[in-house]
Amino acid sequence: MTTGQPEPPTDADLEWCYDAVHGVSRTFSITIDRLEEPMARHICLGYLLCRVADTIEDAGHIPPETQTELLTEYDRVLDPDADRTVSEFMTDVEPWLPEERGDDWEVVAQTPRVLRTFESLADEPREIMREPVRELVDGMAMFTDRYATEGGLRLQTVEELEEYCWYAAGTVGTLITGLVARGTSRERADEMRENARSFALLLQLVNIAKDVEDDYHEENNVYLPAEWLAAENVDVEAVTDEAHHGGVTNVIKRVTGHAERYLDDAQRYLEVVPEHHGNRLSAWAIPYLLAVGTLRELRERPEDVVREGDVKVSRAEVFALLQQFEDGVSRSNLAELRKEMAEKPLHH
Ligand SMILES: CC(C)=CCC/C(C)=C/CC/C(C)=C/COP(=O)(O)OP(=O)(O)O
Repeated sequence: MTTGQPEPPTDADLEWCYDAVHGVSRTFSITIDRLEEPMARHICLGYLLCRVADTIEDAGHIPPETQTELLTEYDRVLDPDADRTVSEFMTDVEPWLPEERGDDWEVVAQTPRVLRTFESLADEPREIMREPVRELVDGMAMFTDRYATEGGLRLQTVEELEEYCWYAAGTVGTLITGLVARGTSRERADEMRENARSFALLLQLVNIAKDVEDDYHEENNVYLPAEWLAAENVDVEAVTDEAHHGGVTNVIKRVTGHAERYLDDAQRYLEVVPEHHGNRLSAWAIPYLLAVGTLRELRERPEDVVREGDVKVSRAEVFALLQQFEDGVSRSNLAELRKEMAEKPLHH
C-alpha cells in the first residue's frame, strides 16, 4: 500500500475524523466521547476505515460486481505489501459518489484523509488494527460477490447470518480487543478473546432485528434468514409487505431470542475489560446496555419493526443512561443495571 500522498496529517485531519464519526454512527459517537487518548483516536480511525467498506457494501445504487471490485481494491490499498494507491481507489470510487452525499459518503470521499491519519498512528496499535479491518473488507467483498445475481444480500440460513455478523461486527470486536488487551495478563486477554465474538454478534443481531425495513428499502439487503422466513411462508422479496407482518414479526422474535443468548458472554467481557491506554468501561458498557434496552423493546413490540419501521429506546432513556454513567457506574453495578433495563425503561 501507498497512500499516494506524501503530506503528513494535520490536527485538522484528526478533528475532521472525530466530527465524521459523530455524523455517521450513534454507537461510536457515544463510545468515542467516553474514551480518552490514545484509545479515542485509535477507535475513531479503526471505525472510519471499516465504515468506508460498509458504505460501499450497503450501496444499493452500485452494481454488485462493482461493489466487489471496489472492496477488493480498497483491501489492496490497506495491504502494506500491495502496490495499489489510494488515488487509484478514488478514481474508481468517485463516479459512484452520490450527488447529494450524506455523511457516510463524505467519509468515502475523504478516504485519503482517513488513511493518512491512520498511517500516522503509532506502529503497534496501527498494525493491531490493520488485519481485522482487512478481514471485514474481504468479508464484505465475499458477500457482495456471493449475492451478485440477486442485486443485494439474501442470507439463507442462521449459520450464514452468523457468518455475516462475524465479518460485519466480529472483526470489529477483534480490533477493539487487540487494542485494549495490550499489556494485560494472559488470563484477562484470553477471557476477552473468548467473549468478544458474542459481544459483537449481540450488537449486530440487535441492529438486524430492528432495521429490517431500512435494510430492504434503502440497501436492498435481507439479513433475516430465508429459512426462517420460509417457515412463516414469507417470500424474501415480500419481507416488508403488509400481508406478511405477522410472519416477519415471528422471525424478528426469533432473531431477538438468538441475540439474547449472547448477553451473558458480553457482560463477562465488560467485567474484565481493562481501563488503560485511554480505554474506559463506559465506552463499551453503554452500547451493551442500549442493546439490552432495545431487546426489551423488541420483545415487547416486535410488530413495530415492520408496522412503524422503527423500534428503539427513547431519547429520554438514552439520556438517563448517559447520566447514570456521568454519576459513575462501577463494574459491580452492571448486572443490576442490565436487569433493570431488561424489565423497564430507565428513568432520569
Ligand atoms: C468486543 C466488543 C467491544 C465488540 C463490539 C464490536 C462492535 C462495537 C461492533 C459494531 C456493532 C454495531 C452493529 C455497531 C452499529 O453501529 P453503526 O456504526 O452502524 O451505527 P449506529 O449506531 O448509528 O447504528
